[in-house]
Amino acid sequence: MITIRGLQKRFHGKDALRGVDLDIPEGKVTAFLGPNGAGKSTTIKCAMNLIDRDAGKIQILGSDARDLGPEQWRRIGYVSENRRLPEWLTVPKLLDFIRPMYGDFWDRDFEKKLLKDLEIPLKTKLQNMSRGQKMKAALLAALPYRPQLIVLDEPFTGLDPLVRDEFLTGLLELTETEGWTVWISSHDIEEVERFADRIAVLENGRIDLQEDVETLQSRFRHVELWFDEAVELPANLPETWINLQAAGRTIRYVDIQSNGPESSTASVQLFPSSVRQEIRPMTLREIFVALARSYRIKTH
Ligand SMILES: Nc1ncnc2c1ncn2[C@@H]1O[C@H](COP(=O)(O)OP(=O)(O)OP(=O)(O)O)[C@@H](O)[C@H]1O
Repeated sequence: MITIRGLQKRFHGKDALRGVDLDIPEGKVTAFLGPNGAGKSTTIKCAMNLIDRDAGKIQILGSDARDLGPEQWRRIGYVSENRRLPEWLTVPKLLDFIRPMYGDFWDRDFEKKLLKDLEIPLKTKLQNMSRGQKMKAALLAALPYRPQLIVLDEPFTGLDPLVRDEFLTGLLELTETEGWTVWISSHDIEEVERFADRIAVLENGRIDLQEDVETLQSRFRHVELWFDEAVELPANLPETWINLQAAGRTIRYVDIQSNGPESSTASVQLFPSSVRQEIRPMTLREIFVALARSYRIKTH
């Protein structure tokens, strides 16, 4: 649905994006993760043609991002804090304002359902709403025309966990029933881990990892080995073992390329004196902590 290759963007001579290669496949929820300032918003803005790129290619819904026109915008629902809404309007007035732009594509019944489900106040002007309510209003303005592609740029910033959960559950249900493609950016894995099918991590203007959650979780294993006495670490440990820690009579590491029983054979061969082994799958959050730790070790 979106293909980005070699995307580069500079601001005042400083690189923000250094050759981003990213795929947002159809029918999946792709979480776009990365620390503050990694370049997530810049990537999204280039894809939405809100800013121009310096180099690279972006194909979105079959067109170059630079050629996005009304035909494509009708199929895209973009929600971002950067997108200004007319603050002096109430939600029903906002919908009256937007609806005609979409003509027959706007589904009034769906709009009514969303209004009810999202529980947004109807008489309050946008300028007097909380951040959570405003984000919900922005979502409401972007969904009734049933876009095929939903792009959410940090939709949870500043939302309290309760509102975030409500918002997420609503979106999740809709995504499942409508079969939407969702591209959602966040700097926090915790916000998106429950519903992402796919993860892409941006770090310092480059993609570090992009993979389906299922394959990611199937290749990462936390390994712990126990010994009767303190043990020395052998040289030439496999490169796919990260965050190796030896503490007294235990050794722990994360195998990032686990291939089931074969990886346990590898650890037995390297540590023949281990008396007990535990190899367990990891949650997405654990995988991220392990990766973040290994980047820190590599870069400093
Ligand atoms: N309009 C701009 N002018 C100058 N620099 C900019 C501009 N927009 C972004 N940048 C810089 O580009 C880099 C990437 O910013 P971007 O907003 O894309 O990051 P992000 O990953 O979305 O961060 P966050 O999670 O904080 O929103 C940052 O160093 C930022 O300061």
